[in-house]
Amino acid sequence: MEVQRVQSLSLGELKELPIQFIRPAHERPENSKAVEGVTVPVISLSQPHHVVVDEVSKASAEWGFFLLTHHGIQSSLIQRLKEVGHEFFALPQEEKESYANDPSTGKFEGYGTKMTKNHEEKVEWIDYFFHVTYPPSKVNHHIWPKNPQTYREVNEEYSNEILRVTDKVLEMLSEGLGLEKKVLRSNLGGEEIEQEMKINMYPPCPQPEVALGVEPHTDMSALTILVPNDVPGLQVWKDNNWVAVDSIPDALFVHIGDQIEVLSNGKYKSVLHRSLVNKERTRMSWAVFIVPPHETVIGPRPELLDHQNPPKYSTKTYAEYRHRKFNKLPQ
Ligand SMILES: O=C(O)CCC(=O)C(=O)O
Ligand SMILES: [Fe+2]
Repeated sequence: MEVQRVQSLSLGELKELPIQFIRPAHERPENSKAVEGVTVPVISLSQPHHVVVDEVSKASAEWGFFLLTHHGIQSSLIQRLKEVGHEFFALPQEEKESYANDPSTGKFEGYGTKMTKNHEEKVEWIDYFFHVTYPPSKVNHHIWPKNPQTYREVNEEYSNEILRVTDKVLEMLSEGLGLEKKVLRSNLGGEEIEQEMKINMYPPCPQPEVALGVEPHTDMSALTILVPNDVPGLQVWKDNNWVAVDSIPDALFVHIGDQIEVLSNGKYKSVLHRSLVNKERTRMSWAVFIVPPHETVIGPRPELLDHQNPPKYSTKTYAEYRHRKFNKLPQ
């Protein structure tokens, strides 16, 4: 099926935005500006352990979001990750199309662009590339970009580093709940915990003030760990305001996702977020979704429940959660 890519639309030097990208008035960035003078938490992993545990659990409870620095991932690796992503999106359109996905038939991995199902539905100003990167038994290397040739080795190296950081963050989050440090990781599948890479590509948009790159949502993952290029655009929802996230070089953007909110029985918040687009420049971001295997049963941890603290969420498999989220059904 022929898909109109946002990147191709953008290259066509549009003067006006096609109707399906124009958001209703209340959703437009021009009518819902970010609050001034508020900044997101920044947490350095180089601090003493108990300080990091306190800061991570406070930020996760109050914001569901923080920037992580001194995480040990080499700057040069983050740079290479971005380069191979840029190089893929700079390939000829025909070559990119050979990786086209088709979510309508369950083929989620590959090169994608969201499409409208009807005239009222709005779409986001974004193309993306999506694939599973971990564990090795779930990886389909034939879907990964073959060009540039270093794509695979760079992404495998990055995935190993993300696994290490994930482990640390999950330990801090477990301790912040008063649980043994391995509890959250083992609830999320232990050795079988999964990673999905989504490269988000937001081309220049002729009317960024009325469009969105990604509409407001919470991630259904346990955690999302993201690095952006140098074009700002991510905003997180806090105390009834949008807060713009200013990047710090090589900091990891850590989002608490729905599965951690459920496991923590609501102590940690899955952050509502959106991303804006830019008139002149292409924004890109590399989001790694940390998710449990589909058959994993997720519900509030029993240690956190008693008479005063009844479960706030139902218990179900991640597959069921995903199905309901995709189809906008109540959880
Ligand atoms: O590009 C961003 O900063 C946000 C992307 C995002 O929210 C997502 O991929 O789930
Ligand atoms: Fe997201």
